[in-house]
Amino acid sequence: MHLVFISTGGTIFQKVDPSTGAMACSLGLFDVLQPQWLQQLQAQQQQRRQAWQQRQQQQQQQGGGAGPTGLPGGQAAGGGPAERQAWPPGGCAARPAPPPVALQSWSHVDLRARSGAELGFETVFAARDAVRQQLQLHRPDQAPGQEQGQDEGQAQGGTVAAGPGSGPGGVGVVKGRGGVCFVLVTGTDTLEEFAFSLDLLLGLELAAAGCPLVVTGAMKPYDIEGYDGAANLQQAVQVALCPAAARWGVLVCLNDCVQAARWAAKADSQLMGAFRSPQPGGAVAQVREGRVRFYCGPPDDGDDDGDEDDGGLSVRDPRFAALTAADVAPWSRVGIWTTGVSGFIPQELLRPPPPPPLPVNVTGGGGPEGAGAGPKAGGPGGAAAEASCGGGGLVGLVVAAPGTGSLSAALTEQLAAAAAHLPVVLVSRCGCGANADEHYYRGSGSKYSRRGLLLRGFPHCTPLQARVLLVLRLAAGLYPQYCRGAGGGTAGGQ
Ligand SMILES: NC(=O)C[C@H](N)C(=O)O
Repeated sequence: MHLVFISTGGTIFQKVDPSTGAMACSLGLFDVLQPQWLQQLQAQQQQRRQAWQQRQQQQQQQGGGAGPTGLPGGQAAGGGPAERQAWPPGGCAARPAPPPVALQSWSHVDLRARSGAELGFETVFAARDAVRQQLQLHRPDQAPGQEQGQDEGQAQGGTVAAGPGSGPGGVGVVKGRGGVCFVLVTGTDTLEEFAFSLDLLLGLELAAAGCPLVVTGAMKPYDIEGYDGAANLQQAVQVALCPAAARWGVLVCLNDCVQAARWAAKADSQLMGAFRSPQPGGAVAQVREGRVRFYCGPPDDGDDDGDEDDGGLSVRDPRFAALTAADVAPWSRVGIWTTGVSGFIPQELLRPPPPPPLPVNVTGGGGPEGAGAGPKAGGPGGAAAEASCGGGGLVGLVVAAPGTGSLSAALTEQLAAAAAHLPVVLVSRCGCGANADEHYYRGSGSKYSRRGLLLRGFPHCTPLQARVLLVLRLAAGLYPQYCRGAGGGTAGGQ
């Protein structure tokens, strides 16, 4: 297995600059993660693989070969606690442990980009492109853990700079027969959006290839007591190498906990346990006793939250695959507005924006969810398109409203009028839970969707997630009624 580190800035690389008293990025990846630690891990994984192989041989000798469970005579899996990934050990979900993944080599792509509050979609796409490039180079035709008998290669490392939008060829090529996995290091302030965006753009590809991407960072800077950067990075590596991580797509790992990128949110601005997943009720895995323990697998369809009221739209939409940073740039001016007691929205926010160019995939006409599957018609918008929106208003608005997304009558009228020219998504401001509930609060969704507000396709999205999703869907042409020359001017009915 080849491991690729991709990094931006962030607190994980910061300590105070004594000459200015300000925080500065003064550390590199391999200051935080000692190469010796990687070498030790490599040796440890090799030993584990050998122990696993010995156990297999013993079991075959004792029981005359593996049964359907992979254990002698088909007995229920209960042994091999040293390598077990499932939890609880010997429990109903227990299966024969797959062989530990051999870490053969590693490399580093420095995106040379700022993160946190400075993170932009161009950096998200630079990371996406770096991952794609490595997937091409390593083209895994075997899932992690299935590369028995492979040669144990020598460790190789190296850092290569790859600026946002950099083309192919920027990364040291290290052949790894067992495929490739990824650790992305970034600032935590926007980590959830970075991880979620990458899961939308790459999740299907990564899950199909069995190549996980684990996003991490640090809550405390290097020179503060209890610095968590090294531990988080080490654990992210362990997760990336864990066979059970293979089909998840993008994961987030900090503070001993592994969350699915689909659900992870920074819920505390300071403390170590900042990242949580309230929606599915917690982490999908933890790192305990130095081992990664997954408590569940990815959803069967690899996508979404199992809600049938998604309007036919997937969160991981295959049409996002063709997007570029230039396609997305003109559509990134989507705002988030939270309403509450005496809620209001300034009318100036809702004025019609100067029309951006046709997005990719727009074929014209059709319903909000029906079009967009055709060939690329508009081409990349580029900087000129972005400039045309530069002095203008919003190209979309996410409204975070109380409860299941409840609006006053006045706000409903105001937003219904705006929805004729502006995509308005309605979500809950609670941070967890759906934007409508036809079981408890009958009519709570339809009373807004029939006025043109977008609820379907965003049922369990936080406001931040809805914003990312709307930007990508607009750029991919999934709402042609909001694109110039593509049936524009009609309300966004669902
Ligand atoms: N802990 C952190 O990483 C916070 C920092 N401000 C950032 O996101 O870059």
